[in-house]
Amino acid sequence: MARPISFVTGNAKKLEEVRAILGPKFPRELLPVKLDLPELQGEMDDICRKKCLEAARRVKGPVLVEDTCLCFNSLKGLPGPYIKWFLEKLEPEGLHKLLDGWEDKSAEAVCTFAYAPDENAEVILFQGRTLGDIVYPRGCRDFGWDPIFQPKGYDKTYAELPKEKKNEISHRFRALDKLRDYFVAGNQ
Ligand SMILES: O=c1nc[nH]c2c1ncn2[C@H]1C[C@H](O)[C@@H](COP(=O)(O)OP(=O)(O)OP(=O)(O)O)O1
Ligand SMILES: [Mg+2]
Repeated sequence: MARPISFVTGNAKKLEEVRAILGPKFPRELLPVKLDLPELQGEMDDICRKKCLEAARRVKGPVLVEDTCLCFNSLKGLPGPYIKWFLEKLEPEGLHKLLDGWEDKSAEAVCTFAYAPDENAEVILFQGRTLGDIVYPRGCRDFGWDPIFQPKGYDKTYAELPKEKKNEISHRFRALDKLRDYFVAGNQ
């Protein structure tokens, strides 16, 4: 039996979605570990790799971490990995206002899972992306920037869509689809 994987996150809503999306048939046991890991500056993939290795050092076993970016196309991909701090200071209204001077309101939600079987192994990344537009906040306020992200092809924000719908089209779903394939194929 393969060892359980510690899913290290400080965000309970992420954990809830990961559980809902993977469901009971996922071939590995996931153990939630609540730790707020340091996040360095830099490019998305590097941030994820470093976050994962730091988790592996602390947990001493197979670890999974996830980092979510919200990239505004008019701002050349910013706030990107810094979305957490922008959201904390500006709130959804202020994030929406950032694009006042720009015609292009499009954005990409990017989710990257990073897995390492131990702290000396190479980190494997699984990335999912969903395109959308940044709109004035609408809907439930229980998860981050969901109220301002309206996925392309929908007239509702992530926050207005039923959770099951979000979980069928989201950046997180798309990343987990790749992660599931990897483990279903028997990789460790
Ligand atoms: O589907 C999402 N819908 C709306 N908001 C979201 C979503 N996913 C992450 N978020 C928020 C949480 C945090 O404000 C920022 C990502 O930062 P990020 O570092 O990945 O998350 P975090 O620090 O809360 O948890 P963790 O301990 O796993 O790093 O965007
Ligand atoms: Mg974080």
